[in-house]
Amino acid sequence: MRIRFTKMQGAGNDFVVLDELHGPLNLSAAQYRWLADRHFGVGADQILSVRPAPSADVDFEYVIHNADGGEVEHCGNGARCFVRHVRGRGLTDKRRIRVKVQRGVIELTEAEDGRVTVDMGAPVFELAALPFDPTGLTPVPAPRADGPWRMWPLRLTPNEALAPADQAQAATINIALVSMGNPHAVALVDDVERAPVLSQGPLIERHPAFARRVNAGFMQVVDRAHIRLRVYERGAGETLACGTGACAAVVAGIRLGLLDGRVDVATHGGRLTIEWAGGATDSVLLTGPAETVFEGSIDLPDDLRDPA
Ligand SMILES: N[C@@H](CCC[C@H](N)C(=O)O)C(=O)O
Repeated sequence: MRIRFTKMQGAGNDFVVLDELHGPLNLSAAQYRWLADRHFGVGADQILSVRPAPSADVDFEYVIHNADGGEVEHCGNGARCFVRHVRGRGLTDKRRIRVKVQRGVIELTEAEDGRVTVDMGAPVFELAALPFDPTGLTPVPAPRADGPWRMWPLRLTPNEALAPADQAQAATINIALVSMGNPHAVALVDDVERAPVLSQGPLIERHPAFARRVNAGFMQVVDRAHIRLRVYERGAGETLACGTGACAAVVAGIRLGLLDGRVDVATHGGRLTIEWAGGATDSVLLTGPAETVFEGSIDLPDDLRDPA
């Protein structure tokens, strides 16, 4: 089967965007994995499938798959790319677009300068929402934080698959937990460039306390309006930026008393701006760039199989 695609990126988090407005492609997990593969396919952190509105109160639906083929609830950088895609292709002339994703309905606005703001919905703190099983753990105060919120001391079990040098990184790490519709664990670090993202990220992602795995963020607080962030994404590994990860990190920083309500997030792929007023029903606003890289078409191999 030959399919057309658009390759996009938002702060370096990259996407293959598929147009399913005229009919479903019905791709399997193996086919999503192949499209995301940087050696044999197109290459992407996530695949976005744009679909017609399922109800009159929204303009479109889009579905998100991680590079490992799993479907996910939400994607902040993907949401901005989605807007640029539907507007760039003339699929809508609205600047404010309502779209259904697995997490619910989100609203997106494109500014004159091309940056897109996404109303990501309110963060959720119930452990069951991630889900996270706290059995046997006692929450601890965050270092240098004056807020009442607590972090969870997660014991990382060395993974025999890791090199001995990386296993030494495995220890107890304090994490804040936030669901942005998808699950995030956020650790505070002194220097994000020296943070053990590649060694501890996979251990956090697959820790047994997270039944559906988790995205692992490593946040360096620079001052009350600036952080540096790296995220080891569930189902994709470390990406150049993670939109929901930026939202979760800033929300965690605000609740811990370390950050104010508007924060610039420096990632390896660019700058994102996050705003949150701090109330239980207040939406998190995510602003950042979104660009088309190229368009193309590709033959999906016939012999791709999902594991039995
Ligand atoms: N890159 C995304 C998040 C994509 C989903 C995530 N890996 C998950 O599994 O929850 C973003 O920009 O938010």
